[in-house]
Amino acid sequence: MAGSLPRQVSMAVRLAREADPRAFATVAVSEVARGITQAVSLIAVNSLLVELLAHGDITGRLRAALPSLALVAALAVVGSACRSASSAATGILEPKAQRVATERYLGLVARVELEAIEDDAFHKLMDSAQWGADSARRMVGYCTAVVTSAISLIAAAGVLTVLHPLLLPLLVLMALPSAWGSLTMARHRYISWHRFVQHVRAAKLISQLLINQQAAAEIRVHDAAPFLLKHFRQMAETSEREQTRLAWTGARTSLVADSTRGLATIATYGVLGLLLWNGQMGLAVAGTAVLAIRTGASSITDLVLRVTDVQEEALFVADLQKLCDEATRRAIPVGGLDVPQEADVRFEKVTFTYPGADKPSLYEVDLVIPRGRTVALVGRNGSGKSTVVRLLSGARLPDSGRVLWGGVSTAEAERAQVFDRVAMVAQDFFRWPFTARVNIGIGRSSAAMDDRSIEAAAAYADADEVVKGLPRGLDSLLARGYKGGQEISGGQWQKIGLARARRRDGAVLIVDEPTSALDPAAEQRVFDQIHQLAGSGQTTVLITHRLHSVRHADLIYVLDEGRVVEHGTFTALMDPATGAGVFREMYELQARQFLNPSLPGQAAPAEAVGEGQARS
Ligand SMILES: Nc1ncnc2c1ncn2[C@@H]1O[C@H](COP(=O)(O)OP(=O)(O)OP(=O)(O)O)[C@@H](O)[C@H]1O
Repeated sequence: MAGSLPRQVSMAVRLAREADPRAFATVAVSEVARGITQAVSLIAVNSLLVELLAHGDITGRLRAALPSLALVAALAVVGSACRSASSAATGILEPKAQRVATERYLGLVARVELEAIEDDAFHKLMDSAQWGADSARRMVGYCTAVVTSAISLIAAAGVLTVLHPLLLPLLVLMALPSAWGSLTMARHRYISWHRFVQHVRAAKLISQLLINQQAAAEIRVHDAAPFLLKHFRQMAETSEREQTRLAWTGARTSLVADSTRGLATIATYGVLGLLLWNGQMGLAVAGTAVLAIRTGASSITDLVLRVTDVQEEALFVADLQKLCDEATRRAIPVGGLDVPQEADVRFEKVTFTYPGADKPSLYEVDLVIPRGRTVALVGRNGSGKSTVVRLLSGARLPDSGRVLWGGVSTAEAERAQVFDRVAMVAQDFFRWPFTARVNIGIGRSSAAMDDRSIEAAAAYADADEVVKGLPRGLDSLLARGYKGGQEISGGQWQKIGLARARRRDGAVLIVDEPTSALDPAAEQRVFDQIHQLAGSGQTTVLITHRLHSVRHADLIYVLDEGRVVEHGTFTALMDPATGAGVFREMYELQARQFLNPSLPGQAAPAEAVGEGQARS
């Protein structure tokens, strides 16, 4: 732990220098200057005492002491000017260092592979690292304090060594118990924090659920609050127990440290008294020694406390460093082969298993998405449709087999280029708590979010009607719970999601269940638009359970348990002579539900009306 301290300190120093080189230089120069003034001050006090305690008349002694007195006063002024400059610069430096640290880890985390984001260990690291950015901020202040105390201690130690060689080891003896106590507690606090961080995280999650807007209605109607509160208490109590244990350890440690330090202090002053008594030390020297011991002891206490603080913060900065290293290791690689702008996309024997899953979600899948065509993916829940598009878009890489964009495998391609070619409305597309403009514009955030382009995308997806109904149009905030925030319905969100995909304007448009929340008229319009786009040469991958709407697709792939069980045109799949029957059966089942909407045991509407009329 102590071995890595210099590395963490140098990380904090680098952060501070990067955040504001001028403020950093001001802190460094003023702290060194302050230390030097303290050392010179002690020497000046010594000569002041020698002059004052010398033989002769008081006026003569005072006159002789005047230059030393003036020097002590001047040094005090310089010292406090240095302290002011240093604290102002530290105040400027600290928040900037925190910002730089936060930006660094957020930037790295935003580029890691998806599987890292789903990994528990990586999540725990992210939790700790958030504290690390705060710690980096505090470490700047503590490092400054360490430099101050160290310089002041060196000054006091130097003076003590000159006065009598025995005084320095005694000073060190006084410092050892507090140093031991503080370092021990820092280690305990860190270990303890790591023990209960998961429980703190879980308690925080539950408390957020209890006040969550989306969950509010269900919490009340289903009376879920007592259940959630019970779990909150369990999590919170675990961390309480750990903190109680820590408090007892702290009490024991400080009792041992304080008693040992008390004994060492008695010994130090005893030795000083002995030296005076034996005549081995003059009164002026003893006076300076007392001053130097007091300065030295308080510098040691400060130093130990600050080193402990640095050490404690360094542990969290180490977590931040670990996260940055891990995020760099798990980052989506930059560089690779160029991906053609427009191309067929081909899956060759693609097998893929999610991390931690016991069986693959895709088994040796072969499929082709021809350029400019519409391909529909259909199949039961969990058959692997969304997984296909995650691999197609480069969000995931196959375990074996290849996903080829015009002959370039996604594993070897420049992934940023693969992402650039894709516009996607995923099933669970994100509802950004921003304005309607940003919710559409974020599809291609590098381009200007001007009215004309955003309105065009909105009109394409029928979202213009949604926007018109909002009090501030495109600039309405779509986040209830904030001032002026609006809530829109699931179907209206879906239109915003489609507008976002339109705005992205990728070579391949992926629409995963685009109409699940739409009313029949809106649904029809979306499918008409997808159909029109296909006519205009847009490559489209459509995932839907509404089998009637895939009639116009150029190619339909039917998935079951991660395998392609059938593919072909609608006509071929529906023809008993050419289709395997899987699609036809699903289609006919759905069609029957529409043609014959009566429930088992219930008469068909026509019969019921007929019977009613017959009776009357
Ligand atoms: N992130 C994940 N981690 C682990 N397993 C996953 C993950 N996402 C999906 N799966 C599993 O992979 C399989 C295929 O899921 P996928 O989402 O691709 O199915 P789908 O055909 O799109 O289903 P649906 O029609 O319900 O949307 C399922 O067994 C699912 O549980």
